[in-house]
Amino acid sequence: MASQITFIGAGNMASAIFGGMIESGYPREAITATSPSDEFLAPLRSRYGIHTQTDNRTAVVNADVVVLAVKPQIMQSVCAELCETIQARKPLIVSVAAGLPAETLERWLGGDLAVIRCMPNTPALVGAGAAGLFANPRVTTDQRELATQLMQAVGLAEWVDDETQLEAVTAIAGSAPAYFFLIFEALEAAGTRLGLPADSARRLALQTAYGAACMAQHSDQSPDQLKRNVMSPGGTTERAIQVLEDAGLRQTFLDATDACAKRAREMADELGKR
Ligand SMILES: NC(=O)C1=CN([C@@H]2O[C@H](COP(=O)(O)OP(=O)(O)OC[C@H]3O[C@@H](n4cnc5c(N)ncnc54)[C@H](O)[C@@H]3O)[C@@H](O)[C@H]2O)C=CC1
Ligand SMILES: O=C(O)[C@@H]1CCC=N1
Repeated sequence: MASQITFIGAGNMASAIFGGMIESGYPREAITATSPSDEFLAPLRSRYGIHTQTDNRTAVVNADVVVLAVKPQIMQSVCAELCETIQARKPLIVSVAAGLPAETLERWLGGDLAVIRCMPNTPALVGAGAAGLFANPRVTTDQRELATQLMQAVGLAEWVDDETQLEAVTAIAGSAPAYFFLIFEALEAAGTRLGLPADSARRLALQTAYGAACMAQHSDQSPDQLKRNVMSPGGTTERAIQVLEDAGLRQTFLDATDACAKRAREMADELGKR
């Protein structure tokens, strides 16, 4: 029988994961999601056919896995609310919250719990997620396997041995879809500025991004070689790449990902000391 999974918080990240799980065949009747407002939950019930609950405690009573998917800033009060019920059953805890250390979550929930910290991303919704996972020492091999299966149902799952490596995962996977969406916006605007209708520019830019990602994934050649294959000497691409290099695009990505990882550490410091 499928494990009963309860998502505490049913926002962007939770719905991307359970939406992707259902899409890949996970039984919807084994999934429960919570939110304080039933107005918010009603469309999720009709769209996904999952169970919903406005009461977090009731929602975890029979759960084998509890996925904590609320904002990091309210996690402590949510844990305080759940602590007693969680301690009565001791389900596997999976947190997707940015920054929050496993040890802090375990402490907020009363201790002696198997906790997996997961840093997923929203393309999970279309089965193309990329997630990093870290297990505390209480997580059993079976629980690790279960978490791997759940996350692989919605994309790539990579385990890390050192919890601080999740900061890097946040920088290049958790937050990174937004970087690409920014690039799509910029390419659409560029196409429009150069004379294409906006809808056509968007289709061309998105298909090109999709094609480049598919090609890089299936090719034996490095991204650098694939890039060179597009750059005819003295041609158009060479000019464009030169402008991007001269503008310091590589360094900008290093700075942006440093800022992202730094913010994850700050959040751990701010929230973990409570
Ligand atoms: N959005 C993203 O791309 C990613 C988000 N995350 C993490 O996922 C977590 C959730 O983020 P999002 O889904 O983006 O936020 P969101 O705001 O879309 O979802 C949070 C949900 O929590 C619900 N909520 C608020 N108070 C609650 C309570 N007391 N009990 C139960 N539910 C409550 C809200 O109704 C909302 O639906 C955060 O901790 C974030 O760090 C991690 C990776 C990627
Ligand atoms: O921006 C955030 O804090 C969350 C975590 C990773 C993606 N979104």
